[in-house]
Amino acid sequence: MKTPDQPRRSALYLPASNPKAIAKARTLPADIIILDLEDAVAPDAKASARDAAIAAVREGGFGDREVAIRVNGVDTAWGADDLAAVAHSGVDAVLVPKVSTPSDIDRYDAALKDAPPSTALWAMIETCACVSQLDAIAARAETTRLSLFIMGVNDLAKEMRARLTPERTPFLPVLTLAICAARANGVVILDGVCNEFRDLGVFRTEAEQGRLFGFDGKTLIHPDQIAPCNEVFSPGTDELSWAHAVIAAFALPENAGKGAIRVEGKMAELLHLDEAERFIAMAARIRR
Ligand SMILES: CC(C)(COP(=O)(O)OP(=O)(O)OC[C@H]1O[C@@H](n2cnc3c(N)ncnc32)[C@H](O)[C@@H]1OP(=O)(O)O)[C@@H](O)C(=O)NCCC(=O)NCCSC(=O)C[C@H](O)C(=O)O
Ligand SMILES: [Mg+2]
Repeated sequence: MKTPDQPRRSALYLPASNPKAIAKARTLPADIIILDLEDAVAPDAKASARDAAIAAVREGGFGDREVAIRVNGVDTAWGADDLAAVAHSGVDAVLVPKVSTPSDIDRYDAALKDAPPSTALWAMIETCACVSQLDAIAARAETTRLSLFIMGVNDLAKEMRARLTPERTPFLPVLTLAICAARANGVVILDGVCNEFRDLGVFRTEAEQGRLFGFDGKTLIHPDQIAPCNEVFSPGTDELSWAHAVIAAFALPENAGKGAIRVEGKMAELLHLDEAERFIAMAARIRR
C-alpha cells in the first residue's frame, strides 16, 4: 500500500510515447515513475501519448511504485485535454510544469476537482517568475492537493540563460530557497535531472550534492541512474549507527531530562534525537 511518507529517493521520467520504456519501468527499482506528456513528447505524438499514459495507469503492474503523469501546461494546446483525462485515471499524482504563481496551483487544483482524493498535485519549480514566490506557492499545500515539488533545472537554465555545469553554481541559491519553502510548508521536494546519463560519476556527485542540500530524492532520465540514486538518498551505515547511538544515549537514566548530551565525542541535542528517529523510520520504510 502507498503511504504519504513512503520513500521518494528516485523518480524516473519516461516519454509516455515510448511503450518499451513503459513496460521496462514496471520492472525497475525506482520509487516513482513519471509518465511524461510534456517536453519528452513531440507535438504530433501528444494525443497518443496521453492515451498510452492513461492505459498504462489503468493496466497497473507498477507495484508499490508511485506513478505520476506530467501533463502539458494548462495554457498550451494540449493542457486542458491532458488534465481532463488524467483527473479520472486514478493516477497517484498529476505533475504540472512551469508553475509561476500561487494562482497557477489554484487553477490546476480546480481542474482536478473531480479526481479521486488520492490523486495528488505535484509542481515543477522551473521558472524565474516562481523564485520570488516560492513560499506562497508551497503554502498552497494547506488549501489544495499540492504535496510535492520537483526542480526543473533544464528549464531554469534556459530561462536564466545560465550554463548547466556539474557544479550547478548558478542554481544553488534557487535550490536552497525551494527547499526552505518546501520544508516550511510540509511539501516533499525532489532534485532535478542530471542530463549526463552515460557518466555515472558525474551523476553521483550531483546526487550527493542534492542530498547534502536536503532534497528527499532526485529525478532521473535513465534506468542506469536508479541504483546510485537510491543508494545516495538512503540513510547510510554510518548515519544509522550514529542514529542508534543517539537514541540509546538519550534513553540512559543519567541523561533523562537533558537537552544536550555527549555522543561519540560530539554534542547531540534533542533536535538530533528527532533526526535520528527520522533516519531509522526512513530505513525501516525502505526495507519494507
Ligand atoms: C535519454 C534517452 C533518450 C536515452 O535513450 P537511449 O539512448 O535509447 O538509452 P539506452 O539505449 O541506454 O536504453 C537502454 C534501455 O533502457 C530503456 N530506457 C531508456 N531510458 C528509459 C527510461 N527513462 N525509462 C524506462 N526505460 C528506459 C531503453 O528503452 C532500453 O531498453 P531495452 O531496449 O529494453 O534494453 C532516454 O533514456 C529517455 O528518453 N529518457 C527520458 C527522457 C525524458 O523523459 N525527458 C523528460 C524529463 S526531463 C525534464 O524535462 C526535466 C525538467 O522539466 C527540466 O526542465 O529540467
Ligand atoms: Mg522542464
